[in-house]
Amino acid sequence: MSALVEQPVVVLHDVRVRYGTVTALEHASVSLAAGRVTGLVGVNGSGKSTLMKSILGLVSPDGGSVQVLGGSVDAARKASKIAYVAQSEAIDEKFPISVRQVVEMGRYGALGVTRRLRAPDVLRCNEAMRRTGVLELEHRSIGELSGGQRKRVFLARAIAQDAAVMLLDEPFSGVDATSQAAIVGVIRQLAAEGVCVLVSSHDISSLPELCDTVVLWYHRALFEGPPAEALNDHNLAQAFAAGVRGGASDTPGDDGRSWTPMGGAK
Ligand SMILES: Nc1ncnc2c1ncn2[C@@H]1O[C@H](COP(=O)(O)OP(=O)(O)OP(=O)(O)O)[C@@H](O)[C@H]1O
Repeated sequence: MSALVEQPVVVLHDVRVRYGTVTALEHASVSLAAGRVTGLVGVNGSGKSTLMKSILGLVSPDGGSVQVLGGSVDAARKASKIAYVAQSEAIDEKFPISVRQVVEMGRYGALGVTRRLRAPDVLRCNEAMRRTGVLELEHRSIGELSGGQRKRVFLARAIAQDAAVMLLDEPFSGVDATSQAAIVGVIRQLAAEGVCVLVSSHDISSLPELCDTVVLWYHRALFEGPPAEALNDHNLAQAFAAGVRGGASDTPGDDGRSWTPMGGAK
């Protein structure tokens, strides 16, 4: 897998997304590499989910470009190359769908016209459930599971998809310490296998162990670096202050140290 490591798989250049008069992304440029876990940290409303939706093709940028695997988002999505675990997923608790059936949905993009799962698809689903620790729940209805168990089921569905890019929006919300440790382990394994992973999280304490790189975000990348550097008090204070002010500082911090936000493309 080492040949894959460091190759940019997702490249955003000068992306702008607005919802009416609300700016979600502005001058957003970022590159995500194969075999790396990138953490995304920013205040509420800073555009983290919108960034993921741009990569998924769920929102169309008003400006700039998004490339996945050297081609269009559309092409990558049609080839099932992008997997997504949403912050929360609406579930009809009365609809009796089993854990296995949810995970099998991850294989739909790979199925032929018969839409029948073949032996390799079943094996792939079994493996995904085993890795996330939900194999023993396979016959349970998704509606009767706890929040943490559901998160692991949706992660299993994403793993079953066998995607090159995995986007995880707040994977640790509502998850206990044991599930969190299991999820961190699985994500690290995926990166070791060459998957390009982007994780947004408000739980900063989980990021040093999980991430190779952390991006501080407020409508665009303000700072990018190794977790220990990105998440030091100085950088975090600057990034969160940017959220309060509505923009990035380009002046020295209160403690006299300079802080240079990353420039968006002009
Ligand atoms: N469908 C939408 N219609 C209108 N405005 C939206 C829509 N989706 C997001 N926004 C706005 O765009 C901005 C960015 O939202 P986004 O959900 O991307 O932020 P976020 O960083 O993921 O937030 P959080 O940490 O709260 O999940 C916010 O001001 C939000 O209110």
